[in-house]
Amino acid sequence: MDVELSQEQQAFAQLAREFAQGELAPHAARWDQECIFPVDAFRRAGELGFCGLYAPAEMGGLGLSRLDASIVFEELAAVDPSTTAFLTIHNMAVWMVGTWGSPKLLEQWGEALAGGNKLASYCLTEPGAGSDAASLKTSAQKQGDFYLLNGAKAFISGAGETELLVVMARTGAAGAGGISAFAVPADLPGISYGRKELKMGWNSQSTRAITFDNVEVPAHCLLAKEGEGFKLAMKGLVGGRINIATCSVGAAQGAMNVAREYMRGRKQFNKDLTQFQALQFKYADMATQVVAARQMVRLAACKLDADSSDATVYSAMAKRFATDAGFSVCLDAQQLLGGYGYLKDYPLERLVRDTRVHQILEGTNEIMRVIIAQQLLERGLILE
Ligand SMILES: CC(C)(COP(=O)(O)OP(=O)(O)OC[C@H]1O[C@@H](n2cnc3c(N)ncnc32)[C@H](O)[C@@H]1OP(=O)(O)O)[C@@H](O)C(=O)NCCC(=O)NCCSC(=O)CCS(=O)O
Repeated sequence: MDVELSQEQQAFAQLAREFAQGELAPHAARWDQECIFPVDAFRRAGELGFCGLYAPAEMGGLGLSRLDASIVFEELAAVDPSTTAFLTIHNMAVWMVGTWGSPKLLEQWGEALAGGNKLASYCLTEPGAGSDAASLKTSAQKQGDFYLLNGAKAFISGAGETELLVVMARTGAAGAGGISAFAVPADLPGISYGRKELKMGWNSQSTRAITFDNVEVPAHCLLAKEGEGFKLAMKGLVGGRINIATCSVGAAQGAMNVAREYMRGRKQFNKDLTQFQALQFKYADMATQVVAARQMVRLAACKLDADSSDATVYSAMAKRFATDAGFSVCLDAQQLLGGYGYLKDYPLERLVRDTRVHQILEGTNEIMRVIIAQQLLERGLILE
């Protein structure tokens, strides 16, 4: 792994920084406050290729590496982790469609998804199947040239606003091997959406439950083959977890930037806050945490780019470490601003609220520990 970014990567970072300053920063607080899902911003992100960053070029994606994608997402998340996190979920779903979709499916959806003109949700979790994802009950029964989809999904980001749903459903026996994945048009008859969940953060993206009642899904919407859906879902999440970890790193860096400006301009006891050693030490620890998290995220991204057999465990480690570090750094930055950090005049309370969920979703950090421990202790994986 190169420690320095290449010129091309620096250019991507600069482009993303400009997009973040121009298109996200001026609106992020209002989108959060008014719970607005910024479809137009996603469309403009799509114009730059940000809706299909690592999607195959054949479907109109940029076909970049996970490391390159992480560099872009980090810049966006520094000002708006909630909107960026949805963008990462869309990218994950688009990559799954692009990698395992049938030619007919790609003809219908490929360019629109990669270009951001249509958005996608990832639908694995169910009311009764969260951490134990392989116990999911939503069923898809083959009937001629379509599958009859029945069941319910929960905690689906973008649901009710997105046009395509990547749905994991049971086509066979109990357990992981009986699950298949489908790309389901979100407006098919029989699909209904629950209320917009009321959340602590991530307010610029809607979260809803989805119910499927005898939905006729055309057979060409199956991704890969029957019975492979759980593995596809997990492969999607290996990258998704790196993305969520990236959003935490970006948010933490954004929080540190705000805190530094504040500390430079704020005097107490006739000194700038930057001159108090207790605060200097806190800031130094925050910076150390962010750099360590960023390096873990980039290492995991490189492992995935290299298709390394230990990518799953590095992704789990990066997600566990970076999302814990990111939340803690945002909290510390909020503390550095004293009472002002608690006000909505500054973005810190939003960054704290938005990064909290990163420790919970796309696999809780407890499940990340399960994955790490299984690989190291049961399967004897040696990390070098
Ligand atoms: C807890 C889990 C990690 C594991 O579950 P299981 O113990 O039930 O499954 P396994 O026996 O480990 O695996 C079954 C099967 O799948 C293969 N597998 C597992 N991981 C991978 C992988 N990374 N890549 C490829 N294949 C994989 C494994 O080899 C087995 O196959 P064989 O039998 O060997 O052939 C899992 O249930 C888990 O991750 N749980 C957490 C679920 C989760 O993250 N949910 C979040 C959903 S998204 C969300 O939060 C909403 C936000 S949003 O995106 O809108």
